[in-house]
Amino acid sequence: MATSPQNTALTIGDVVELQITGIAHGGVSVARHEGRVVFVADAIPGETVRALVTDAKKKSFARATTIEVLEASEHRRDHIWAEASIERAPEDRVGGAEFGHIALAHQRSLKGDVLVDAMQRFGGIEADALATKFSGVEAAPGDDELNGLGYRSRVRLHVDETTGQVGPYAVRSRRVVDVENLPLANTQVGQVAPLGEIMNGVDTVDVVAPSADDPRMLLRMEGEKTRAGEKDIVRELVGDREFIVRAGGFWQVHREAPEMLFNAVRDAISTLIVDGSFTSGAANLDLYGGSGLLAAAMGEAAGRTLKVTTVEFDEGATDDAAENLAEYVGALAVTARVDRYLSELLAAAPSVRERLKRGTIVLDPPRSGAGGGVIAQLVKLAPANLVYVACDPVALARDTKSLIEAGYELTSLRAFDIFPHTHHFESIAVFQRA
Ligand SMILES: C[S@@+](CC[C@H](N)C(=O)[O-])C[C@H]1O[C@@H](n2cnc3c(N)ncnc32)[C@H](O)[C@@H]1O
Repeated sequence: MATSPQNTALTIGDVVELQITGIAHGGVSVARHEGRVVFVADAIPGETVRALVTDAKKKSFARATTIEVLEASEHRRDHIWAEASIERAPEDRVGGAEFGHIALAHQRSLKGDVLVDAMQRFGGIEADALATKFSGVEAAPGDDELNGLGYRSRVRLHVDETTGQVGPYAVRSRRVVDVENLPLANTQVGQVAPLGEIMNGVDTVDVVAPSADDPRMLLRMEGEKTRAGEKDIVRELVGDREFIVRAGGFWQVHREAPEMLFNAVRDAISTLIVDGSFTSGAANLDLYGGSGLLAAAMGEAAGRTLKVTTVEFDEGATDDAAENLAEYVGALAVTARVDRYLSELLAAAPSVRERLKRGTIVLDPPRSGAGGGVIAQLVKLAPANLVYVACDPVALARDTKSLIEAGYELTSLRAFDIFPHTHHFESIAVFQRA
């Protein structure tokens, strides 16, 4: 098959000079080479760089990695992690800190640009409407003082199959790299992490430092199917509230993140209460509820009479949610897949459907978002309000479009920088039935 001239213009291994014009989703910047989009790692919008082409298979775009900065952005800083810096060969750079060469405040500004762009392009929201609802990505308390370092209470390390050496993966690869330290990890994690040790037969090493319990190392052996630490119950403090969670289960990694998200959901519910659009005794739901953090935030705003059901497919997390929500007599924790649970609700008696229509649904899906199927079910259930907590801005934006087309209005949008030095951040969008 003949290849177009564009297709032949770049080949893996080429080194090209690129002007970086913007930021894209996924922690890469955008440039153009003879009309073709190039996603460039380790660059900053406004820079001119020399970059090594690492992927040129697709007609519409190529990928490249910065190897030299010709004109640096004023926001460029020495990388917070020497093993991730452009001083190293691209294949030897460690992953997990892809914004570590950018000034912290500018990282937040770029994350805000990504959210606004996604909400406009995939969510169909006009720039003017967005400007009135969204005022930028908010920093976690203490991060500016600490330059966004030392925040992680959980870190996953990997073990090289042949050498047994422990470390993080290289960027976009499954190759273990040797590192001297983990600058994003908190002190306890740093003390326990077995960096550079040889651990033959082990597959992954999770280092977990709960806020109200001893740090620990969870080993998953090669070929083992069960998750390490799924029965190990640890205590976490959120403000003055104690939660129990599985050491190997889901919990936000930034020391401030559980409290920030708890407060943001509590405040969103308080606003709905002031508006008169939240009903405490309706069929309220906390979907993808984990150990019940966000249902408890609903309870903090609505009080002891709150009725809420958390839905989560991890049985251990559901057990913990039941315990964490014990003060709410109207709280129920259900182990189920969200789509299956919603199918049952759609088949429920009219009185139950009516209570759901008056209800508020908090949802906090994994990175892929709720997705078309679950959103279609939610639209059929037609709750009064949805509080959508999202770790992927594009997935949020796609689901936003479906909700708006179904008659919901986006009434508030906030975002939180709970993953400094990476491209990740968390958003909370509130939708109300028009
Ligand atoms: C992003 S976490 C949120 C947990 C909780 N809201 C919190 O803040 O701690 C997503 C949760 O959804 C669960 N989950 C993922 N897919 C699911 C599904 N299809 N049905 C039910 N639970 C699911 C995961 O086990 C995880 O606990």
